[in-house]
This record gives sequence, C-alpha cells and structure tokens, in this order.
Amino acid sequence: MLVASNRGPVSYEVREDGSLHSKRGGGGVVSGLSAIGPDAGALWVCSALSDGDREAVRRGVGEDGVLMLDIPAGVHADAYNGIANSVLWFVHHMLYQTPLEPVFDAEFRRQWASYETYNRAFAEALAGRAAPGAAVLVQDYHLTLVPGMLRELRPDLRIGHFSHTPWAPPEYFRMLPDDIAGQVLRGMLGADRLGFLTRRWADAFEACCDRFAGGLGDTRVGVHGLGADADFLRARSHQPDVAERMAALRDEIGTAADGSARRTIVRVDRTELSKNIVRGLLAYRQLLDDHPEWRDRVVHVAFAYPSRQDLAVYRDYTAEVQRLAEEINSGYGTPTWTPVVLHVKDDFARSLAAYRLADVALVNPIRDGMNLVAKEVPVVSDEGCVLVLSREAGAFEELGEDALAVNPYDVIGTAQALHEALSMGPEDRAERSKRLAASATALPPTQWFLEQLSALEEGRASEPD
Ligand SMILES: O=P(O)(O)OC[C@H]1O[C@H](O[C@H]2O[C@H](CO)[C@@H](O)[C@H](O)[C@H]2O)[C@H](O)[C@@H](O)[C@@H]1O
Repeated sequence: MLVASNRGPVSYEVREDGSLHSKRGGGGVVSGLSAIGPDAGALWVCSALSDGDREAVRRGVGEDGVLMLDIPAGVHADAYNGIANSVLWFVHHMLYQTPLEPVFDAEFRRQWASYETYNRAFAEALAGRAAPGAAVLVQDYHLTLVPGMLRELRPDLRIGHFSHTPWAPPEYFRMLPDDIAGQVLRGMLGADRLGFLTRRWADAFEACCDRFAGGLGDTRVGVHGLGADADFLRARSHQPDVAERMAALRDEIGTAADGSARRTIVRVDRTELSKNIVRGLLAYRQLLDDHPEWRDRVVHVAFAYPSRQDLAVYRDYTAEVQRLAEEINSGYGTPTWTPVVLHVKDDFARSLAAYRLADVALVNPIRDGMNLVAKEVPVVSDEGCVLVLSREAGAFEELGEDALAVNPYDVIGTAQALHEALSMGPEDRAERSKRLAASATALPPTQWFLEQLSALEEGRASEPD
C-alpha cells in the first residue's frame, strides 16, 4: 500500500548547531492519515516542504515508511502556492470575488506546467515503488493529475484518490479554462475510486463529470466522513503541558467583576480565508452591542494560526484578523476585561486547553471540506460545549442536528446564535455536547482509512457505491 500527499507525517528544521529536529506534520490530512503507523507496512510519499526537509533528503535522514520527494523549490512553489492554493483551493471553496477574480494568463500557464511536473514526480515515484497490483491512495487537490498519470504508467495498480476539500459545483468549476478543467477531471477519473468527505461534495464532482467529461466512466465514488480521534484527543488533552496552558489561559480570561467565571467562546483555525474569522469577530462585536449584559462576562478565545504565509492574500487576511481583534479590545475592553484573547502562534497543547475550557465553539466557515475542529471540541470540552456551526461546513451534515446552525455571511444571525449558545442551560448544553461527541467520533481516522482501503480492494468494475 502506498499513500501520496503534499504534506507528510513529519517535517524537519535545521537547528543552530546544524542538527535536524523532526516534528509531526500539520493539518487535517496528516491527522486523518495518522492511522498509518510505521507498522502498517505502507509507504507514504510526500513532498519536502521546508529547507529542513530538503536538508533531510540531502543527508539521507528520514523515517521508515516515508519517502520525501525533493522537487525543485520553484516547481513546488508554482504548484503549491500558484495552482493548488491560489486556484484550485479558491475554486472549490468558491472564494473568488471582485477584485480577486482569477486571471488565467501566461503566468498561470507557466505555473500550471509546474503543477503537471509536480504531479508527474509523484506519479513516477509511486510507479517506481509500487509492487504489482498494490493499492495507492492519493490525497487532495494538490495531486489531481496523479491518478491519470499513474494509470498510464502502471495499469495494474488499484488507485484511490481522496478529496479533503469541498468540490465546486459545475457553474463555478467552469471558471477554469476548459482544457484545464478537462485535465483535472480526467486526472481524477484515472482512479478506480474517488472519496469525498460528504455527499454534497461527491454530488458536485459527479455533476462536473456529467457536464464536462461525459460522466464518471468506470470510476466509483464514495463518501467517508473523517471523524475525530477520541482516544488520542482525550489522552493528549490530559497531559501536563495542556494543564499548564489551561492555567495560563484562565489567567488571560480572568473573572467577572461579580466574581463569577467568565464564559468562553472558542475558535481554533488556520488563518485561512474560507474559515471566515473576520466575520466571526464582527459577530462577536455585534453580540456585545446587541446584548451588553455579556460585557465583562464573556471572552472570545480565538486562535488563528499562520497558514500559507507565502501568499499575500493570506498575510493580508492575518493582518485584518489582528487589526479587528485589537479594535474590539480597545473599543470594548476595560482594565480588567480583554474581550478577545487572540493567539497567532501555532501551539497544539494550547488548542487542546482552549477546547477543554470551551463553553461555546464557533466554527463559521464560508465553505469547508469537513472542519475537524467542530468535531474535536465537543469530544474534549470539560463541561460540554454548544457548537455554533456554519451550514456550509462539511461537518454540518453529521453534526447539524445538535449544533446551532448559522449562515456564515450573516453576522447578525451569528451574533444571535452566540447569544443563544451562551444562554443555554448546563443540562441542555451537556446533553447536546454528548450527542455531538458521539456523531463526531463515528468514523475515527483508522476506520476512515481502512474503510477506503477495503472499498478500493473491492475492484474496479463493481457496482457504484
Ligand atoms: O498543507 P497546508 O497548505 O498547510 O493546509 C493544511 C491542510 O488544509 C486542508 O485541510 C482540509 O482537510 C481536513 C481533513 O480532511 C478538513 O477537516 C478541512 O476542513 C480541510 O480544510 C487541505 O485539504 C489539506 O490538504 C492541507 O494539508
């Protein structure tokens, strides 16, 4: 079995003394694939992303079962920043809007050629390593061309592809130049089986194939809603470093003037446009305007971790989040109350500490493949939390019944949902949280992975799922 993804399970940094330090790779895909431990006998093919990763490849340092491809930095930058994160991510999350509409010019074509080169490097590495008839599971929008390329090189393989993002509806997908759209769909259809996080994204893909590629052909499509890893999260969130972070966070949150504990509205995201952090802050400000009774009694704990900072649009978004948080704090704060506690430095232990302290979790993306935070907070929160959840998150399909649904564009509606969540009685809140945790853990990562693998094993020409 082979797995291929842009981001791998491990990344390296070069320390001042020249030694290499390894740490776990970030992001939801790596969490999902964590089921593939070193004992699984799988080979995980990924890309060298940092200078440290490239140095590790050069020195021949690596982990068993991991093959890091040292793709030239320029090619990777074009493929990852230029095409994957600036074009395909924007199309599937429907993020293009004036004046950010795409310009598919000569520069785009040059970057697309790098995207092809990047995909070919993966296809060739996989083709060179796979045993006859092996199963290959390719991940995400960075590698849409790999299934088709690999099929040509190695028709004997069983090839799966899994999308961790939404898929754009045909009316939006058609924004891509026709030949590029065709290449993406044909690339994906090189797989025996394609997986999506929700039925909605799978349906959108099928609709695009019907409109632009003459249907699915022999490729089968299935849905696997990646769940939270309850055992890991519960054990990890009770480690001493998390307890330390909880104490520090409690100090930052403080207590209300009447001595009561302040309520918390928690959010944890990569600072990513689709996560809708700015409208989340606007909704919180609206809550303080519409319901001044919450002033001094609530704190918005917002962790917005840096993401894709090579792209100006992400850097600008990060700056906007920071500016708005400061504006709320200076406009509403008092010497003893900081309305927004914002942290921008990635710290997993601190995220878990915030999950444990959460009374309300705010997850309001414009559009999201799944959103694992929505699934993780109810599992970890000590007292049970109310989930305010965007109806556009993939997680909504599974959690919608027990969450408070919001339209992510509606700031006033989101403020009302926050008020409702903060006002909910402890029993109701605990009951909902328990039901949310049960739904969120229905398909833990190991089962999610094995489910895809066995569906792929079922063969190429069997019934559609
Ligand atoms: O690798 P990056 O560019 O730093 O981005 C991190 C990951 O972002 C996306 O994650 C998605 O996958 C999650 C798991 O299925 C899902 O819960 C979440 O809603 C998605 O946004 C992206 O799809 C990954 O490839 C990136 O590694």
